[in-house]
Amino acid sequence: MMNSADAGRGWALLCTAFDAPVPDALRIQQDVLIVVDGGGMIDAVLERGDPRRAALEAAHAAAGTLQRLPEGQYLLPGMVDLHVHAPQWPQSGKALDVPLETWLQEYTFPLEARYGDAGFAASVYDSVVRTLLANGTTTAMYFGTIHAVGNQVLAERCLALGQRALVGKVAMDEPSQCPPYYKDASAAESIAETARFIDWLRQHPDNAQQRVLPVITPRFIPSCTDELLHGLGDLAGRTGAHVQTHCSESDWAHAHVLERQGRTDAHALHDFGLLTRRTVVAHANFLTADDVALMARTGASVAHCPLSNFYFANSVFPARSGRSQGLGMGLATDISGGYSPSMFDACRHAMTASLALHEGVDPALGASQRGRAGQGVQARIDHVFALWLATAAGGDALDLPIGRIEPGHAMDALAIDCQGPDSNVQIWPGADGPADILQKIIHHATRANVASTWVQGECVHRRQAAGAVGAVTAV
Ligand SMILES: O=c1[nH]c(=O)c2nc[nH]c2[nH]1
Repeated sequence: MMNSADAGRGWALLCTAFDAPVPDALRIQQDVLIVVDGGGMIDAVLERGDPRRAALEAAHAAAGTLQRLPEGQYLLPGMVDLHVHAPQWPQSGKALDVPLETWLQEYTFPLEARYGDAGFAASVYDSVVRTLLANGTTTAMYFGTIHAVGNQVLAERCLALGQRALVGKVAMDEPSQCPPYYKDASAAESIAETARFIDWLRQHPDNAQQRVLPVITPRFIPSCTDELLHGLGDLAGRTGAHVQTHCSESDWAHAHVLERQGRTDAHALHDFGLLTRRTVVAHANFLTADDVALMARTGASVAHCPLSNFYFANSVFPARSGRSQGLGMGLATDISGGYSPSMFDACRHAMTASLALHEGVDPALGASQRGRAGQGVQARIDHVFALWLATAAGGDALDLPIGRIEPGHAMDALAIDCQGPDSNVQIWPGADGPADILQKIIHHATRANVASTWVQGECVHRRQAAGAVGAVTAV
């Protein structure tokens, strides 16, 4: 329990904090003192009238460990990106004009095949981790590639740069779906390499805090043999490691699994032992009601990828109805099926997608046929639901104490500066109250607004001062 003697360790922050501990409920903690212990956990959030506050504030001030967010800056929980393909970062923003199966074979597999080269891996992974931190992503769940060396580089970049991460060695061995140049040699070899990677990362000398966790990562059922899926399910049972994969993403992928397995993705994953409390399946647009009930029972969660769903998933993930049926979920950029590294963009895409699902999109249809609203079903989500999805929900999906500004949670947070020179967020004194400010942040914030990013109480990113780079000069 905290007392003023703790001021010698840890630090404290004076600020106004926003979070959404549950969907549809914005919490505004105005002018609070956040006390962070020496292990980077939030020990207390003290309001002005709290009798413990004055002594702690004074003790931290005396120790030089008291910080205050400047005027115009607000604290948010760090963003939790539940689905990122780190090796696809070089193709982010291109090659999005073909369907999933063509995109995989023609663009993505040739790119991912290059990560046996440690130098190439280091250049890409350094860039993607720095970019996500600069955008306020404190936790990322990464797909790597099939290569031991590349996956080690990715995990070590996360450790060195301080990002909380989950990193998976991609497993894929099905000869009819994987090109010969990018495929595990065999199911046995893929399982053994996954096990080696789990041990290596858990025992890494720089990973005593377990800030970077290993993830069992069958790419998706079409690219894996049953032998591989069985073996990885056994490994999940033995190690308790997280699991990630793609599930019922597109018409093609969903139908392919139904035909090959005679059951849906979710049921097949469950039968292979791959649907656990620590499983995150990406997309999941085509879950049946029975799949949703199964996932809710197992505690597995969905990584909602609203932007890439527009390109590859032929539909919108129904987040609100999933939530009302007890389905765990969080939010994701899905780089590079989604082109933006910003979880603020992902929030906006999630809201827009939900509007499309709610209202429908085809004006040739009558209002009652156009969308879910016509059937009396609520599909719309707002900025508070989106903030919950991007933070607390992601923490719950990963079974980690992150995503909320409250005692017992890690101090994974970001400071949003609404007054920066390049800010699209405009606050009008007298017109915008705290709830308006949060709404404007979710609708407008970009990387330019992310002033500081902390993971486990440690500052891992500070925005560079805007300089005169690129100024036009006379010739
Ligand atoms: O959006 C996606 N990105 C991928 O890399 C992938 N692999 C299988 N299915 C996939 N879907």
